Amino acid sequence: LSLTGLLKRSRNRARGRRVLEDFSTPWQLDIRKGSTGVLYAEEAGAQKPVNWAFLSCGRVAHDYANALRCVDGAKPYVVATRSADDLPRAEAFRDRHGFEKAVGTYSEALLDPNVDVVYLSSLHSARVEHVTAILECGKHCVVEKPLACNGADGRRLVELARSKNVFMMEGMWTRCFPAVEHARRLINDGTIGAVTAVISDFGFDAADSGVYPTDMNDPSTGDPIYFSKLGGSALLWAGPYPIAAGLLPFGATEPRSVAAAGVVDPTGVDLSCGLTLSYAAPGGVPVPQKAGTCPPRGATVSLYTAIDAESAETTTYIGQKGRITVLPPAHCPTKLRVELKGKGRGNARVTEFEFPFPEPKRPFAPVPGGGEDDVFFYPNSHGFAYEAAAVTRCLNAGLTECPQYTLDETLRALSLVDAARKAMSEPNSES
Ligand SMILES: NC(=O)C1=CN([C@@H]2O[C@H](COP(=O)(O)OP(=O)(O)OC[C@H]3O[C@@H](n4cnc5c(N)ncnc54)[C@H](OP(=O)(O)O)[C@@H]3O)[C@@H](O)[C@H]2O)C=CC1
Ligand SMILES: O=C1OC[C@@H](O)[C@H](O)[C@H]1O
Repeated sequence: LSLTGLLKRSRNRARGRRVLEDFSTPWQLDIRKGSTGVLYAEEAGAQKPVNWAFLSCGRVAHDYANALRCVDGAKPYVVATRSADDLPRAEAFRDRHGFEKAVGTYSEALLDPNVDVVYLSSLHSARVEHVTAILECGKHCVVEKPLACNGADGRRLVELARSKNVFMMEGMWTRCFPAVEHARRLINDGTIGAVTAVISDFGFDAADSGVYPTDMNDPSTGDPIYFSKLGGSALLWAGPYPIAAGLLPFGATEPRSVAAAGVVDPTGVDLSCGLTLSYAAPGGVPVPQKAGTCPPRGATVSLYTAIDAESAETTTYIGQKGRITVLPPAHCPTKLRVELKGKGRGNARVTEFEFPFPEPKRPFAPVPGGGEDDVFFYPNSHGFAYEAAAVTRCLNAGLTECPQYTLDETLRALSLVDAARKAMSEPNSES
């Protein structure tokens, strides 16, 4: 079913719900056209299997390994911990997820010639060290968000990846979800006209899964998320999502202005932050203007992130012809609402789209110590399958970046983190 077909159907319904299961049309399978689609290996043609190395075996690594069970050609090959003392933890992870090997140092995994791609999910503060080691060994990699803790480190890592000509992607899995690809498609084909605003929020309460420190000077007394030395903060943990959502219609284009304000904890990390960007040109596709209407002169982007409270978590793209709302949880969504403006105010035709997760080829493994149905640490981690499928296709196509989230976008996102921090440290400045 073509996109036009889908839209026709949706337009025929004043308010309805469509379940999109068929993602086998060619444009959706060609990663070079900016879409991953889901996991129909048959239609994608023969894909060379990919041997994955996992550096670290913490919470998100467990979720990612589970999601690989949905991806054709994804082979869990080797899992490594930072320290040989922790080898038993890697061995337990190997057994739980069916990896071929477990090793007690990252370098052992990186020197293994059978490794095709590395999934790095160690702590933020070790990014430069770990990503540099991966790239120096000439390995392709998916680096969990954020790629780095600041723009300068990010630029150095991107330059190194480009000089080594290897694939590198910041793990902005959101961009690979079919709901988000569908939103992008609708923006790019002009369905909602010129995009004049984006509103996106993602806040969670870090105390739900970690402990607030009893001694602010001693990181061993609390969760790393609360310590800047360990790469904690709202901007680095939750912030990458609303920022990436805001960038979607504009790519890596430099905003005309960036303003930010937030709340900083005595430990030094920001607990919440609001960012407002303006762009000199609108996103998406401008539509012919009727006489007497305001031309699209630019766009305003409002973003909120937090680790001290949970927010609703939606992303809305506002265009001159309508709106697209990525429904909660917007960083790993399965639902999308499209509202096409009618005559006058408040007369939108509303359609909701739903994108069910693919089935795993073998049952998911429970989280350590969890019951049979307790299979993920984080919400909707099933959706890592979309990112892993995108990576498989990129590697098969010989790409060194994922079109869904380019390294230039990653760097733009990090430059916004830098700008927000600067603004928060100078609360009366206008920048
Ligand atoms: N895309 C997504 O949805 C998600 C992404 N993330 C990202 O994944 C990464 C890891 O998150 P998560 O798995 O929750 O984190 P964990 O707390 O589970 O830790 C991950 C790994 O980091 C290392 N580590 C943990 N504590 C310390 C410490 N105090 N000092 C040094 N190293 C330490 C360990 O590596 P080892 O095993 O080698 O000992 C550990 O396994 C982060 O970058 C986070 O932003 C997190 C959640 C979801
Ligand atoms: O990336 C993430 O980091 C923090 C988690 O709570 C969140 O669910 C996740 O996707």
